[in-house]
Amino acid sequence: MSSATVTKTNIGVYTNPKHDLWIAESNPTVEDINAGKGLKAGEVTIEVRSTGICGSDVHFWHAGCIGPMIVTGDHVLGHESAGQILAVAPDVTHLKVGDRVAVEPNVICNACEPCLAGRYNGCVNVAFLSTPPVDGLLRRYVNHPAVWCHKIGDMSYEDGAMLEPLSVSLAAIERSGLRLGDPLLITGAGPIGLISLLSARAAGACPIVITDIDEGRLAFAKSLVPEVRTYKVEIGKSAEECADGIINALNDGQGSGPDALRPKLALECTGVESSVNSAIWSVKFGGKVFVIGVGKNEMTIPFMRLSTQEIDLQYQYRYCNTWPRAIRLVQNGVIDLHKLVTHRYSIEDALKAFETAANPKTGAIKVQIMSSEEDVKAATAGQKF
Ligand SMILES: NC(=O)c1ccc[n+]([C@@H]2O[C@H](COP(=O)([O-])OP(=O)(O)OC[C@H]3O[C@@H](n4cnc5c(N)ncnc54)[C@H](O)[C@@H]3O)[C@@H](O)[C@H]2O)c1
Ligand SMILES: OC[C@H](O)C(O)[C@@H](O)CO
Repeated sequence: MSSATVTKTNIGVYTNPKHDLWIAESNPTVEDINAGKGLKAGEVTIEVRSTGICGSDVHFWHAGCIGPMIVTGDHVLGHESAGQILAVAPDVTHLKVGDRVAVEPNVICNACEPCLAGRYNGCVNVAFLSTPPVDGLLRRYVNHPAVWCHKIGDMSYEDGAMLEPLSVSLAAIERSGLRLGDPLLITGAGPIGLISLLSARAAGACPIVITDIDEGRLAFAKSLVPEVRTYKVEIGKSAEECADGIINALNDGQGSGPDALRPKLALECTGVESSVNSAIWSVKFGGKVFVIGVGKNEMTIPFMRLSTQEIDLQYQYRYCNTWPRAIRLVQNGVIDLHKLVTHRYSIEDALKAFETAANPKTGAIKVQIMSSEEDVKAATAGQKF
């Protein structure tokens, strides 16, 4: 086995069914890493250098569950990470100590029908890191199968961590069938909506309108992509009224009458029922509402609008085979994720990081937790780390 020596205690960020959030010692231990113990065939040890906080991490902390995924014990959060290889098992040949990698946070069975069909996000035996009971990546060190570590060359660890939410958008855009020149609606200007905005613009969608209930998030979208048109959703307005406003915004304030341009596609990035319905009322005959957002177990949707307008309703669950594409897009400057990171903390300050991510008043888009204060300083100063 080939390995580097580590000295810092392996700490991780935990939650539990009582909604506590704390930092404590985690696995693998420094002793095991340095002794080369516990690394299974095909695995590597990674020093996790940067991890983004996802809405689902905050949800596991605050609500203790996402649908059927329930926190039942002490549970390590985090699934958007990049880091450096510290040790490799003897049978690992494509990675070496020192390599910089982005972590794909799923371990699949390679034997079920979705795996064999190449759609491994449907793996019936998947272990998805940070989905209970599988511990996540918000730790200093983690053992992970080498096959799920993607080399990122000299990309920053921060960008490497952002490849996970980018993967969500890429998977969705690929299956949505978006084409050059398609008029597009994006509902929700959170990290997923904003990354979808960057991706859809790169894919040639135009014009694009994005919605949110939060003025600050719409302003952020405009700063990211100045040509995007925005629509602020007022709570209490009906889905049809919102659709009118969305179409008017898409048409640059020129109205929403029968001749107005309507979106061919909507990428739904909130999971909120009223927003799904606004998207359904907005798209043109034969259009599509592609839902990335996750929400309530059951929703009421305008069934006959979908039917009489031949509108397709489609969904995305995580991703498969997206990292190589995501790496190319970032390395070649097609998609710049850097501006989305608004706050950075070291792992010792993880509690502050989660409070910031959970509080809409902070204006946070993506909060990153880094392995050291030096990395926070370097990233904040715009230096490569
Ligand atoms: N399908 C998947 O595999 C997958 C993966 C990652 C995230 N998600 C889901 O995608 C969604 C977006 O993720 P995110 O990280 O950007 O979340 P987020 O909560 O940060 O962003 C959602 C945005 O939607 C806005 N919003 C709320 N209600 C709205 C409404 N009625 N109309 C317009 N905007 C509204 C919010 O103000 C917020 O800015 C979440 O539901 C998340 O769970 C799904
Ligand atoms: O990007 C992946 C998603 O955040 C996960 O599916 C999460 O929501 C539940 O595990």
